[in-house]
Amino acid sequence: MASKPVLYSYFRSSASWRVRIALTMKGIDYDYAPVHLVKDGGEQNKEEYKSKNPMGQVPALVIDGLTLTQSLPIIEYLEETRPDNPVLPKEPGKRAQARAIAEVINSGIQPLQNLKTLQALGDKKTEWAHTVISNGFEALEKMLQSSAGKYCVGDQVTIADLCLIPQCYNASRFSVDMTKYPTIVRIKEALEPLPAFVAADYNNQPDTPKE
Ligand SMILES: O=C(O)/C=C\C(=O)CC(=O)CC(=O)O
Repeated sequence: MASKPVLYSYFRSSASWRVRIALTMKGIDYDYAPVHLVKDGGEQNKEEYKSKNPMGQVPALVIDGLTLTQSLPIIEYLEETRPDNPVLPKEPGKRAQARAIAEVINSGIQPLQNLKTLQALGDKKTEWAHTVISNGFEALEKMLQSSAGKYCVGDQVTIADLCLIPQCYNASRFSVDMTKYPTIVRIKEALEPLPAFVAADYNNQPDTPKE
């Protein structure tokens, strides 16, 4: 019997969160291996973890005898090997729209406000995070005018939605005024109650602090 997949994750890491949603959507049972990003200078920077992901970032997913890294390629792998409950639209134009929204978040917003970047910015960190998220959301709000239905791309939950929800959490963490982005807010509210999104939420993880 194939062994159970293991997800190396941190409760409020956006990239881990995206993969958690995909795993649950696709009905994949997995073990959760917490990697604390802050404690003792970060477990992700220790050699033991870097043997799984040389970039020292979460997530890493051990599945099918492979150790996979980078959230979007992981999600694409799950899509290709477990096509049920697809997270990419069939139609190529919509597929490109979903990937574009995911990529705006994955490379255009999130890395500019992740832990490593903010640690390097010192006093400027809150203002910088606020600016990059606001600029990115302004662009996304426009992109969504031509792609959205109930969710980011039509009425199907896609890879774009998997990226949007953790980014909205970061927006609230940095007090971004969401009233300027009514389409993003509407989509966020439609996604939040879906079971895979509840299961993946930062509040519901084994390593979520019990505050
Ligand atoms: O303050 C902490 O708890 C440390 C790390 C994070 O939240 C995760 C990030 O770096 C942001 C993100 O993944 O979007």
